[in-house]
Order: sequence, then C-alpha cells, then structure tokens
Amino acid sequence: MAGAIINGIVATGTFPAQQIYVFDINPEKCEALKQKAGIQAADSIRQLIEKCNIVFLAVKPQNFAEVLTAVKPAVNEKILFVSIAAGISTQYIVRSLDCGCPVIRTMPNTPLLIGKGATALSRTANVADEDFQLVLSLFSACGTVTVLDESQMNAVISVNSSSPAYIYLFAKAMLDSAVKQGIAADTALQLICQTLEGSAEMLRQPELTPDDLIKMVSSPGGTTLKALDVFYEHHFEQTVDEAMRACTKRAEELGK
Ligand SMILES: NC(=O)C1=CN([C@@H]2O[C@H](COP(=O)(O)OP(=O)(O)OC[C@H]3O[C@@H](n4cnc5c(N)ncnc54)[C@H](O)[C@@H]3O)[C@@H](O)[C@H]2O)C=CC1
Ligand SMILES: O=C(O)[C@@H]1CCC=N1
Repeated sequence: MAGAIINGIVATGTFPAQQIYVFDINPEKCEALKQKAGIQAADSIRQLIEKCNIVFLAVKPQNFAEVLTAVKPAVNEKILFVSIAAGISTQYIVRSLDCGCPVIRTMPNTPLLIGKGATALSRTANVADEDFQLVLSLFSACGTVTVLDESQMNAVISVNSSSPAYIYLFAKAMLDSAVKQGIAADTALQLICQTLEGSAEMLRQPELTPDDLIKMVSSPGGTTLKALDVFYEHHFEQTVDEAMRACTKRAEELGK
C-alpha cells in the first residue's frame, strides 16, 4: 500500500522527490520503493521523523507498537501523522507517542495501485484544515476520497478496503463456472469485468435502487430468477453480512 500511496504523492507533484523519504525495515523493499518512485530513503525511522513533517504510517497493525516506540523520542507536535492501518485508532497513536500530534486515519484499498482507489478518511480535531485538504488531495490523485467520523473507520474496512477480496472471490467463482460450462477463461474474464464495470456504473444512478436493478434483469419465468433462487436458498445476503461483520470484529481486535 505504501508504494501505491507514494506513487500518488509523486504524481501530484505537490512535493519534489528530494523531499519525500521512505523507510522500510526490509532494506530490499526500502530500495525498491526508493528506486521505483525516484525518492529518498532514510536510514532509520528516527532519521525519517527528523526530516519530515508529514509521516505516513503504513506498517501492519501488528508492527505499530514497535514503530511508535521508535518514533517517540524524535516526535514533536508539529508532525502530522497519517495512518493507513486497519483497526489502529488515532487515540492509540497519540497515547503511544505521548504527544498531541495531529493524526489522520485513512482506509484505502488496493485499486489505488491503478488510480481507481476508494479511500475513507477521518481526523483528530487538531488537524489544520489546510493539512487535511492537502492529504485529501494526495489520496484523490489515485481515486476517490470520503470523509467519515472516526467511529465508522473500523466498519468501513468491510465496505471499501477488504471488499476488493470478496469481489475477486465472486469473480473467480463465476470464472470457474463459466469454464466448466465450456467458455474460454479469457473470454469469460472479459465478459465478467465489463459486466462488473457496467453494473457498478448503473448502481451509481441515483434514481435506481439495487432492488430496481435486480428487477430489470429478472424476466418473469426467466433465467435470472432461477439463479437468484439458488443464492437466496444459500442465504447469500446473510453470508455477506456475517463476512462484513467478521471483518469489522477483526479490526476491533487489531486495535486492542
Ligand atoms: N493490503 C491492503 O489491501 C490494505 C492494507 N491496509 C493497511 O496497510 C498497512 C500495510 O499493509 P500492506 O501494505 O498490505 O502490508 P505489507 O506487508 O505489504 O507492507 C508493510 C511493510 O512494513 C514493513 N515493516 C514492518 N515492520 C516495520 C518496521 N518496524 N519499520 C519499518 N517498516 C516495517 C515491512 O517490511 C513491509 O514492507 C496495514 O496496516 C494494513 O492494515 C489498508 C488498506 C488496504
Ligand atoms: O486484510 C487486512 O487486514 C488489510 C486491511 C484492509 C485490507 N487489507
């Protein structure tokens, strides 16, 4: 995710490459991020904190404690932190740093890699409006941005951030069935992708609800209703609800 965000930052041209620093504990990853985006590499977290006034925290939630411990000795209240971690609250970051730093909590998704991301963001009260606008513009460079209250930042993971995986799973199941029914995999993949894009575009039309759209496809006595019967028999909607709630529950656990 850090790579996708760095690409977005570089693309905006907001900061010259000599002012953008990366640090990864894995030297190969650090070098790869540096080379790919043409930015600078810091030798340590400490050096990065000393050089930057906006710091993106892009490690796994499980690595947050060690990273914040390394950040703490060099921190000051002027540094703005931007976290992309699932489940990690702004309160946890502020408390761990023992410093009233402004913090923006974000939840991006992997389509950021191709400029089609959907990022949700929230902020602590002390984030200056101009700083928040700046960070919004950086994420906007690789997709859409949506501002939420922090209380919604765990649940939203199930909506935009883990959800590409469920959509890929659904697409994979469709692909497998298409192949079993004699359609070539590449042909089926093209048809499925175009159908996903077209269906998403129709969902955006404000005058049509998902139920309206389902009805438009479902001819009485036709094929779609037969397929939907199978989904309903297997409690599809309940399964999706359970999966999304399991996602949110895990975010809550990661934040503890
Ligand atoms: N993968 C996804 O779709 C999304 C991930 N996120 C969040 O993004 C964060 C990163 O996830 P990924 O990019 O998938 O993980 P990743 O494993 O690809 O990247 C994490 C990087 O952190 C580095 N790292 C670990 N400990 C470190 C330390 N002490 N100091 C410096 N670097 C250290 C690792 O070497 C690794 O390169 C997580 O907090 C995750 O919750 C958020 C939205 C979507
Ligand atoms: O699976 C995860 O924990 C991360 C956060 C959201 C998407 N991937």
